[in-house]
Amino acid sequence: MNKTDQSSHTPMMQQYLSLKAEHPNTLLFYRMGDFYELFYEDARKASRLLNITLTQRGQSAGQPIPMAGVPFHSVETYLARLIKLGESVAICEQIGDPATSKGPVERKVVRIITPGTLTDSALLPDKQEAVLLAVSEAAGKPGRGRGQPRHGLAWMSITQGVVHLAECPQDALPAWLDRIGASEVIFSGGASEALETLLRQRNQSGQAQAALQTIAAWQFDATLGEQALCRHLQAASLQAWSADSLPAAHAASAALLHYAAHTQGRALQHVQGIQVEQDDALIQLPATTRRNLELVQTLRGEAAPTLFSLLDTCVTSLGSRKLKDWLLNPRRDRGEARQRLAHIATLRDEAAPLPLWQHYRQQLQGVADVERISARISLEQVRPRELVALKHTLSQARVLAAATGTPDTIEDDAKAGLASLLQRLAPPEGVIELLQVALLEEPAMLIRDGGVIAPGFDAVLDELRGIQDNADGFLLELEARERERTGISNLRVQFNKVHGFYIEVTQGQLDKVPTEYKRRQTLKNAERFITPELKAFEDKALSAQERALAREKLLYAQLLEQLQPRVHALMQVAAALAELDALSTLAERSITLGWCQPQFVIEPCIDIEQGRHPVVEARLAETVQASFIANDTRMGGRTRMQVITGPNMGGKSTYMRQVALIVLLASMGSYVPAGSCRLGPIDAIHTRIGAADDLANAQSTFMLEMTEAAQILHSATAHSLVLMDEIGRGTSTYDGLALAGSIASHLHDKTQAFTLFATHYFELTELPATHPHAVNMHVAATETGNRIVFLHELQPGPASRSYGIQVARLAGMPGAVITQARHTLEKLQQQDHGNQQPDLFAIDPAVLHTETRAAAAPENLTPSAVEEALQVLDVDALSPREALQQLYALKDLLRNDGA
Ligand SMILES: Nc1ncnc2c1ncn2[C@@H]1O[C@H](COP(=O)(O)OP(=O)(O)OP(=O)(O)O)[C@@H](O)[C@H]1O
Repeated sequence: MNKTDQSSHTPMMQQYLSLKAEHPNTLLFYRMGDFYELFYEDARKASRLLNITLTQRGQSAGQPIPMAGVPFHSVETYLARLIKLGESVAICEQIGDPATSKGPVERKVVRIITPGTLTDSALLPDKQEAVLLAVSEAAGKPGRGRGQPRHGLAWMSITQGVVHLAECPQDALPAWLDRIGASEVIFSGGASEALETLLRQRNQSGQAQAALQTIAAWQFDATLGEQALCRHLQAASLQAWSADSLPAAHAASAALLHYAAHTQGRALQHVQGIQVEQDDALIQLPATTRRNLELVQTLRGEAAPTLFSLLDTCVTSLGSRKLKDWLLNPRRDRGEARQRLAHIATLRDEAAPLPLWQHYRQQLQGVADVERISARISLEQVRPRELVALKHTLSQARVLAAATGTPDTIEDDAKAGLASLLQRLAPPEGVIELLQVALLEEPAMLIRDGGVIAPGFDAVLDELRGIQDNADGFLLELEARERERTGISNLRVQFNKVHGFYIEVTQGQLDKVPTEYKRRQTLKNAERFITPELKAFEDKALSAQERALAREKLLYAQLLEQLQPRVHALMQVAAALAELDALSTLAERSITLGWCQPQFVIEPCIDIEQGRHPVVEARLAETVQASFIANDTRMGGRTRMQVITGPNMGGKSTYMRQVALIVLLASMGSYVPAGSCRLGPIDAIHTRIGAADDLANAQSTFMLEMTEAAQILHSATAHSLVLMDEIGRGTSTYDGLALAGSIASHLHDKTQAFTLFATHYFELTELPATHPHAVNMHVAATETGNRIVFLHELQPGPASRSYGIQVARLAGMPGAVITQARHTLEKLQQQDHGNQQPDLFAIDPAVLHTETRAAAAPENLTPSAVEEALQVLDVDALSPREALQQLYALKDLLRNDGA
């Protein structure tokens, strides 16, 4: 196809090509009658991706035009498939009137559907957000981030209306991308190769699944971005949001808002909030941790069984999304988590006739997705039935809000807190009433067909509808009159869509037809006629119908206009509904699953009594009706590291994960699967577990293992929880052992993170002898005869022996192999006898000198509990009363430390 010479194309193809030129990276769905057609390259691509037939449509510019199409009534199925594949689609509709058009009917792209800007209920899963992220680049500032480029980030879910902003140096970008989990990333066409490569590689390696879009560099304009944000917030500056000195993030916002508005075909009026995200505000949960802990997806990529699938018994999709957000974005500051725990405690209260959590869950049944409906009101995409659902939900919310006392009349702090949440459910004034009078109780699916506006709402509409309603009476009366006048007893007055109104007379009666009857149509046994009177009526009725439909569309548009100023308040109601559902769900889970309230303390510790792995426990109960063996975890004070040994299948991985899950659940403000739990400050959960070959990246298992371990050693701190499962097994025994030993030493001496270190290298059980903050633990097993019995009990001390051969036997290994392995083992053990074990942790005297000096330096001394507590104390965030309490707590700590 010669794209430059359009004049040789047919007028319709000229129109198509000029529309297509505006949407080069997007599949253009070009409406023709009952189909959306794709042409040329788009047709070939769609035919491949959707498995639809590729045909040809005549010729243009002397060449056949490849074409593929989908019927308009089932377009959503096709769109869903394309979006899932990361494609974007521009929907081009006929907007002109075919009857009056010269040449092709006027067409326009009304909407662009992209993976990150979904708003349509048919395309957007109920429990997931589609997040759009814009990434900008700026030259690095000297000193900060060692002069490396800085990135500005701006992201949002269009159905939420809050723009999140952040800036970070280049090396922190992958962690941010993990955290944001965008469905679509936009970046400048002039972006550095490093940025583009990073984004593409993350997709190729399966770390991310984000559609990538490049857009013109000029759209990343910091001044435009700042102005756009100010406009949305109706503020003169962004200072109040601490967002005024983030030029790179402003540049990203400019692109984000422009792109989002471009896809929706209108400005986003409902975006009325911004939030600056800080690197250190959240507990770091790297992608590996999310994956290894199976938070929202199993290692096989399924949605269940995961921690989220266990937690999510929410009644509404609003609640489910909120719960997922809490789970994946736990804050370091415990303020919110404390408040949620207090709410859960109140909701667990036995109240008559039902416990509160149960009462609210009942009340929330059938609640509509107020958040998404509000966004769609703002985007003028909302459907009539969604508005009726909104009306019912707001009525439910109003009842809930009215049923509580005012917070200041309630003496109990926790109850007052819940009451203020419930008060946020009060719907904006007048909305329910407006929807009540404006809409039919069961309106048509689409405004396009009419049948949406209630009678009595608009006098003009009522009158136009009256004409249609009276038609039946008029026609019956006319029929009777004409029968009488003509003497044709079977004369009938009827209507069909093609011929309009007519009088039908059968063959045998034709001689009685009066002269003013004009023939309209001849059938086999009858003739159809029209009379001047009937024609006049037809004109009136048909025009009334058309005018009524136009009037309904106008009224609907006006209704949406009237609702616009309420969208922000509706979003607040949505947020309160979501919170109430998520909290009631957490209360329900805590009771059903027997969880306890965790306690936050300022001294660094992870102190868990009778902890359980919630997902394994649930699965055991379901499948084998066996009970889970609870285990304690005591870390803090002098103990920072557990070296965990024991047989395969003994429960090491389960135990380590359970500690991480309990820490995470507590941090999000949930009760936890334990008898009791005390938790000090936590800044990250790092995991290095298992090893899946990264074939796509041609990284060996071992390389991947070391890369992940290196990342942990670089980023973990004394307040991080680190899980290391069998590090070093991807290489030869001695290499692996040596590396595992030095990694453990580093974590112990330098990082001082809370570390759970499971290993098969028995030699590592020597570590605690030379490393005072490490202890040996093992999962117990016993042998009866030649059979091994797993006790799943964590006990102090190293495992007495390994049980590899017994486990292999359990796995069904042939008897001969087992016997030979036993012989070999005996021989090896005899050979080894008398040989000194290599002392893994003996220190080279040359190294010793520098190590000792380093150890004497003050920064390498293990800080006392009081020092550590002081270090994490955010003085500015304390009220005077809290400050006093902290002071007492510190004094207590000092007393205990000295004791
Ligand atoms: N505390 C427990 N109570 C009951 N069953 C448990 C417990 N811990 C583990 N199990 C059961 O044992 C199985 C194996 O546990 P896990 O994978 O943790 O063992 P492992 O020691 O890490 O083994 P490997 O070294 O082979 O990875 C689990 O799938 C679970 O069914």
